[in-house]
Amino acid sequence: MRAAIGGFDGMHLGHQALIKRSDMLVVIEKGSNLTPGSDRCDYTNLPCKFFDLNDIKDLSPIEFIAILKELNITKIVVGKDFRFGKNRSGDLDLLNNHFEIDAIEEVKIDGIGVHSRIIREFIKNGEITKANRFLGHTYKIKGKQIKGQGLGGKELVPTININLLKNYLIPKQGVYITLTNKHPSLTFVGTRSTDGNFSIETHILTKNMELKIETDIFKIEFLEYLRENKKFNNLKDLKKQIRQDILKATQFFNI
Ligand SMILES: Cc1cc2nc3c(=O)[nH]c(=O)nc-3n(C[C@H](O)[C@H](O)[C@H](O)COP(=O)(O)O)c2cc1C
Ligand SMILES: Nc1ncnc2c1ncn2[C@@H]1O[C@H](COP(=O)(O)OP(=O)(O)OP(=O)(O)O)[C@@H](O)[C@H]1O
Repeated sequence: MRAAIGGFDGMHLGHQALIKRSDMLVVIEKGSNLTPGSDRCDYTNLPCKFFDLNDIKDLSPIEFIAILKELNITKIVVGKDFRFGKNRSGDLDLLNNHFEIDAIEEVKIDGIGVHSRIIREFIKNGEITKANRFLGHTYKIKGKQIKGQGLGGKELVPTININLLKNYLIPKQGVYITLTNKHPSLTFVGTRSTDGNFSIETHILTKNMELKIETDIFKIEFLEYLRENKKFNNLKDLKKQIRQDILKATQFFNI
């Protein structure tokens, strides 16, 4: 059994290079927020064995190796920088005494190593297209619909207000071109001028609110950062701005 080992938060292009050469993933969960928990399984059909870092961080390298052997692992697929065990004291040479090793060269884009920590910085800065290039897929969050202020449908445009299912990294405040359950949409992320509360809300461009009955779980894929969150003193100006956003988004999708 060939096993790739690591955190795999994001399931980015570096991770994908390992996954292609493996039969299973050993996922060490250390507080992920790009593809938290089982979201990693959206990007692979390989079986995943999860370990919580807190449960294994005090194991010596030899104790960790014993656990891997119990999983019938014969070959380890990792990046060349891989270290493991208490205080990162185990390295590839030590692993090589027990398993075959497939050590992968660092995957880079534009000379920059692809790593979860770099992708998190892009997302926090609103650099969503860059994040998506490094991920090799779109950045996604999942949530359930919650009741909004009831203002959107009446005074502005109808929106689905989202309560996140997991501890996803929230992109920089602003307005994004998105897909919501694959439907072209615009998503607002930020503190609302109307009531000062933080919200994530989506306006579906092609369909109205029939989506509500299709499902109660919404998957929002971020495609492009459109603009910053702005403070509005009246609904008329906000509505005018939203109309411009919708125009840009319909051009983007060619709809
Ligand atoms: C495309 C779009 C852009 C938005 N831009 C802003 C904005 O720049 N500033 C802001 O305070 N609220 C913005 N909003 C959020 C509105 O304030 C929000 O939809 C309104 O308060 C209605 O909320 P409700 O759905 O809870 O009724 C935006 C909403 C959408 C759909
Ligand atoms: N760019 C990359 N190229 C090749 N291998 C990689 C790359 N990034 C990570 N790996 C390997 O993938 C496995 C999972 O690594 P890990 O989850 O620590 O990824 P990471 O993106 O480097 O995370 P972080 O940014 O949190 O350090 C490890 O074996 C690691 O060596």
